[in-house]
Amino acid sequence: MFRATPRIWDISQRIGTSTPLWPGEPPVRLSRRAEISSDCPVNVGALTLGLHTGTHADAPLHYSNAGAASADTQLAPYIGPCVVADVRGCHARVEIGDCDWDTLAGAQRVLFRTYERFPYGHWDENFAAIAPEVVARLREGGALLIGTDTPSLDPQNSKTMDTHKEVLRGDMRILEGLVLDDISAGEYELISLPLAIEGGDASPVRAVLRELL
Ligand SMILES: N[C@@H](CC(=O)c1ccccc1NC=O)C(=O)O
Ligand SMILES: [Zn+2]
Ligand SMILES: [Zn+2]
Repeated sequence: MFRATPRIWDISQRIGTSTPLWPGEPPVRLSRRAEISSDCPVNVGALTLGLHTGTHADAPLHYSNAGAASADTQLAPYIGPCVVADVRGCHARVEIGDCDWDTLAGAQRVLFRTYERFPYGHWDENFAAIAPEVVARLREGGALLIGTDTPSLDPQNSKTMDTHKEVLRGDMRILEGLVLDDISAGEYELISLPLAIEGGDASPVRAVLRELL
C-alpha cells in the first residue's frame, strides 16, 4: 500500500556564533570538554547560551513570577494544527487590520511571518511587535499558542510587555525567533518542544512544520 510521506520544513535558527543575540545576552559558546585521542574514545561538548537565543519558547515564568518554568509547562500547545499568517505588509506592530481573520478564525496555533527575509547574522532592533489586540482576538477564538519570526511579541524597548501580558491572561504559549522565509501562508502541523529546563524562563526549541495530508 502506498502511503505519502508528509513534507517537513525546519523553521528553526541554527545556533552558533553568528546567531543574532538580544543586546547584552551572553555569546553562544560551544566548548570541547573531551576530544577523541588515543586516551579518549569520544568528543564531548558543553554549551553556554542565553535561554532566549535563537528559536525559543518563552515559559510563563519569563513574564510572571507566578508562571510555570519550562520544565513544568504542558506540551499540548506545542504540537498540533497551526496557521501561518503572512503579515509582511505590517509596520511597527502587527495590527488587527494586518490579519486575514477569515483564515485565523478558530485557529489553535498561529505563526506570524513579518520578515521578507530573516536577518541572519545581525540583530534587527526595529523588529515588528504584535499588538495586544491581535492576541486578545486570537484568544477569543480559542488560540493556544502564538509564534513570530521576530525576537519578541513586544518591542525591544518595552518596559510593560503588554502583549506578553495579554498572552498570560489567556494562558497561551509563545514561540519567538522562527524562520518562516520558505513558508507560504496556510495550514500545517506544528511540532516545537521546549526542553524540560527546571527553573527555565525559556528554552530553545527545534521547531518544524509538517505538511497536512
Ligand atoms: N522580550 C524578549 C526577551 C527579553 O525581554 C530579554 C531577553 C534577554 C535579555 C533581556 C531581555 N529583556 C530585557 O530587558 C522575549 O520575549 O524573549
Ligand atoms: Zn523570548
Ligand atoms: Zn517573549
